[in-house]
Amino acid sequence: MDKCSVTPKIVVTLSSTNNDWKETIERLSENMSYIDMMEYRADLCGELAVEDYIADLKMLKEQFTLPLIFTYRSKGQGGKGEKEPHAYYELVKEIVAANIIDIIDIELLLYEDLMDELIEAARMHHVQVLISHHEFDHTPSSKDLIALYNRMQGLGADFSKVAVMPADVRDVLKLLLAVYETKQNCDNHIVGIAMGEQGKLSRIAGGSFGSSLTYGHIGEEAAPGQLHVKQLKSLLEIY
Ligand SMILES: O=C1C[C@@](O)(C(=O)O)C[C@@H](O)[C@@H]1O
Repeated sequence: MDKCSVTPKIVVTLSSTNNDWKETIERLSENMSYIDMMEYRADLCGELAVEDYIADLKMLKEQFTLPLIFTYRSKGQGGKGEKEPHAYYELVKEIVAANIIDIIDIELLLYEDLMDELIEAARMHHVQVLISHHEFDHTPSSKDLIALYNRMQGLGADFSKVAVMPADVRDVLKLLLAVYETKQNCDNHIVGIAMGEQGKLSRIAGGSFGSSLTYGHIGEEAAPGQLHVKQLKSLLEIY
């Protein structure tokens, strides 16, 4: 086994419509043995008050003791979040201070001074930092992807995540190579996701290249190409 090879943790992406969690909770309970972590996608739950997001997080954490990631994905990054950078910053800061989550997803595109403050707040509250970036228009070269990962590392990310929308399998290879090369020189978590049909390979085999997390669903895909966690688990066993 290559020294970079890891067994990726399976993260389930969660959200509710109209604050109705009943079905999601049932599905979560049924699929617990395939899941290592939960991701709460705040932007997919609607523009709620901070207290309402916190109530959801508490409910999830009380019922399922798995590590919990908070993500508010902005529109430009493939989510539904409408918040401007300062409102995004305020929300994330309050969520971190609530001492309920384990990992905070922060978008790389955030202004650098706000990013620094958020990372400091996360450290203060013992929350791990996951810096993320989504590229939908094109897949950068492996060299540029490595530079992106290095930038995230330089900012102090515990997890550095890049997701791309590949046009062909060559783009998937570019991403996997970038994950592999970055992982050669760092001990922190690197995550590489190629979305869409062509990218499914990265969700299953990414661990062999050093990718630490793979995201799946328990009902409907939250991003193009996501697999059901049960299927993910059985495919990951091959590796
Ligand atoms: O960044 C990611 C990865 C993702 O976009 C995916 O492709 O599975 C799903 C998102 O919920 C998560 O925040």
